[in-house]
Amino acid sequence: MPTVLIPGGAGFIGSHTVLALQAAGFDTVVFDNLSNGHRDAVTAGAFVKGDIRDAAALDRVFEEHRIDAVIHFAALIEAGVSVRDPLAFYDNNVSGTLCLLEAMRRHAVRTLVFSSTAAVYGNAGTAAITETDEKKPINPYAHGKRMVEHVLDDMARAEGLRAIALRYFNAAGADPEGRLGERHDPETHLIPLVIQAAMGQRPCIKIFGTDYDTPDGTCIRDYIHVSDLAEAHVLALKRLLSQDETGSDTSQNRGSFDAFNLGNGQGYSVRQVIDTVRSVTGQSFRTEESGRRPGDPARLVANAGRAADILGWRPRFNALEDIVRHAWAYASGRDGTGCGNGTHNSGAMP
Ligand SMILES: NC(=O)c1ccc[n+]([C@@H]2O[C@H](COP(=O)([O-])OP(=O)(O)OC[C@H]3O[C@@H](n4cnc5c(N)ncnc54)[C@H](O)[C@@H]3O)[C@@H](O)[C@H]2O)c1
Ligand SMILES: O=c1ccn([C@@H]2O[C@H](COP(=O)(O)OP(=O)(O)O[C@H]3O[C@H](CO)[C@@H](O)[C@H](O)[C@H]3O)[C@@H](O)[C@H]2O)c(=O)[nH]1
Repeated sequence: MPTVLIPGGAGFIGSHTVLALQAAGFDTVVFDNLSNGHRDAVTAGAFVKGDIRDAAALDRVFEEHRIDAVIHFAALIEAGVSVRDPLAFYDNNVSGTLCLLEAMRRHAVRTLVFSSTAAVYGNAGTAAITETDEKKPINPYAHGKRMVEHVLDDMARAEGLRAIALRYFNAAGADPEGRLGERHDPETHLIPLVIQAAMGQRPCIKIFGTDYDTPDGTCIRDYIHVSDLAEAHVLALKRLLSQDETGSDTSQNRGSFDAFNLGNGQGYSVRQVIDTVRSVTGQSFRTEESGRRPGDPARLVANAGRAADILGWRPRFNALEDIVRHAWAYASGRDGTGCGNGTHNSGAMP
């Protein structure tokens, strides 16, 4: 089976994707500087500690492993932080990706799946977002992701790169079998933070902005289960590899660039997420209304019809309750309190 290099594979989405790739029979090599990931989250395949901005380290990986394709997750991820420190984000996420692309070129690897984001659309309207909608990023993190999409598109035309950008909406949840979950430190994502409040690990949950132009005044997001995202990567990779084999769409030397939204098509406000965590966990905790967080669009909800039609992607865990239940089971299991067990028995979830 093909061998896949996975920069950022020790992180949240990358580590779940390693599980999905292994289950689909791929060999995997995770390459991660562990700035925000965990060595023990890489549960299978090879692991190499390294930074995508280090060309020599990348060369060693490409020389030591026969890499057929790359799935690239490595990035700084907090949009709010990118507003305060844009250079760090452009350096890590844009320069780092250019360094990776140069290494791929040196080693004649031309198949890439790239982690993009719903944030490239900026302040979208109220309709579900399609891939052709206008891209107007409103923070440096999203600008950087969009820049990389342009680079991939240009390289596809110029030199035969075959790339797919997956624009995830809000990744959440945890492996249904409890093997992996979300472990950012510091944690900034809403669902794990609300769960920490439910576990009594933080005094309250802050609601960032109650004056948005949304029905309850708080931001709306489309939360997508991390295992469903992982599956989409396997499908995207298979599509690119089958194009490679057949030379379909184009002549052998020409490349392709495509982008797919990955979300459930269902928007939940910050207050609705908090209510869901309360009902799933049965725990009570305080909320505190606070000012807007810089760089936050009001509403991001996906139309993921293209991923369904072209990749054959069918999310399995599209109920917010399931996403929260898996995240709760994982977090309470790690905490050792087992306080998630009242609502969830360990083992596979529906
Ligand atoms: N979590 C989300 O909701 C979300 C939504 C849209 C897009 N994304 C994108 O998906 C990808 C993965 O996100 P995640 O939530 O798993 O984040 P994460 O922080 O858990 O994982 C990112 C991984 O990349 C590694 N990394 C960062 N910079 C690196 C570098 N220079 N060299 C090598 N490794 C490096 C980190 O150590 C970490 O393990 C990112 O590209 C992110 O921008 C995430
Ligand atoms: O303590 C908190 C944390 C978050 N929020 C709000 O909750 C919503 C979701 O925030 P968060 O979970 O941090 O995710 P996003 O900022 O929407 O960003 C995620 O989703 C984007 C795609 O939609 C990705 O690009 C980013 O990498 C990923 O971090 C936002 O309105 C936040 O303002 C709060 O009100 N209180």
